[in-house]
Amino acid sequence: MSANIIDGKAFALGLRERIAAQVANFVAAAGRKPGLAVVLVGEDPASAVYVRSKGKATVAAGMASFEHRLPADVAQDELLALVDTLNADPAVDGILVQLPLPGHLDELAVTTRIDPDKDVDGFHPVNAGRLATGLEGFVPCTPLGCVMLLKDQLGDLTGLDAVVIGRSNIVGKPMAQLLLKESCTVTIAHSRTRDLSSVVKRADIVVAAVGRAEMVKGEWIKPGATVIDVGINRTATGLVGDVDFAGAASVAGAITPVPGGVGPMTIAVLLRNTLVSAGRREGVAIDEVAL
Ligand SMILES: NC(=O)C1=CN([C@@H]2O[C@H](COP(=O)(O)OP(=O)(O)OC[C@H]3O[C@@H](n4cnc5c(N)ncnc54)[C@H](OP(=O)(O)O)[C@@H]3O)[C@@H](O)[C@H]2O)C=CC1
Ligand SMILES: Nc1nc(=O)c2c([nH]1)NC[C@@H]1CN(c3ccc(C(=O)N[C@@H](CCC(=O)O)C(=O)O)cc3)C=[N+]21
Ligand SMILES: [Mg+2]
Repeated sequence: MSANIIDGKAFALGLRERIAAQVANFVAAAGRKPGLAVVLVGEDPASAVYVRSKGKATVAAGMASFEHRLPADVAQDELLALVDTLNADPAVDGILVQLPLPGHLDELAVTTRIDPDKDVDGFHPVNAGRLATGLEGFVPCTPLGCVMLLKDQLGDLTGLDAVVIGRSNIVGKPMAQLLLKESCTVTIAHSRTRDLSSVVKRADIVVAAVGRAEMVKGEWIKPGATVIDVGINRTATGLVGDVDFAGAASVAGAITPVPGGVGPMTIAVLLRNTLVSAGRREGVAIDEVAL
């Protein structure tokens, strides 16, 4: 058996085209562009690459991109003051503070300072609570992108056994919430899980969000299962995911590659959330079903 390779890059490009079409409608109705502000603290090269590609994708979709670069030793108060300014700026519909932040800065304090209605990352506790209780809000981009790929691949997810490996607030936990919303039977595994391979073996859907290169082995995968690899690990041989791709691809029904799988979806969903935010803030209808 050889798995279908899920082309997240192609899916993300299609999504970005559909977003761009609705951005044009928004501009005609509201008389301004949706705006995304991205804040980068320090000079971490990987973060700088992400921020640059987010800015390019934002402009390509017809939106306004506001980039703010602060020195690595910026004071917490100064960063919070910038967030306050962006919260108050009517041209800004979405605010993203690139994580991780340098160690002297309090990530929770910064995340919590962002207006929940401009929190296009979906990291604010208010948005986590909205997701958990079924209220409208913003859903973290990476898990939402994973669900889009899963539904495109499998259709209705009802009743499927899903295992999420990882329980972070930005990937694992919201991923589990979204799969629950799709009526999957959800198991969340983590570093204290006993016999991880047996837990994974019963899953129709495996989402790996661990941050350990090629940790999930092909022998753990149930034949025909769908495997979503969120991991981004830089190794001597290049970029690899959390799943042993060659091993898993020989038993899975479908699998996302790294690169070219989940990563491009994260950026496309960020643009989606920014457009949705702009529509809510201006009272302009966005056709979310068509996105
Ligand atoms: N493609 C994309 O767009 C994105 C990719 N990523 C990537 O996804 C990965 C996960 O990111 P993130 O959630 O932020 O990472 P975190 O480090 O915040 O969380 C990792 C999770 O994996 C669990 N874990 C660690 N070791 C093991 C193990 N041996 N067995 C089982 N579980 C384990 C941890 O468990 P415990 O809680 O017990 O410590 C934790 O819950 C990273 O590679 C990151 O780079 C992240 C965001 C976006
Ligand atoms: N506030 C905040 N929001 C985030 O969403 C956020 C963040 N901080 N910090 C870092 C993580 C990571 N992340 C990725 C985005 C795109 C790719 C991506 O496009 N990856 C390409 C490859 C890129 C490459 O070659 O390095 C791919 O997988 O094909 C990966 C990872 C967003 N994150
Ligand atoms: Mg983290």
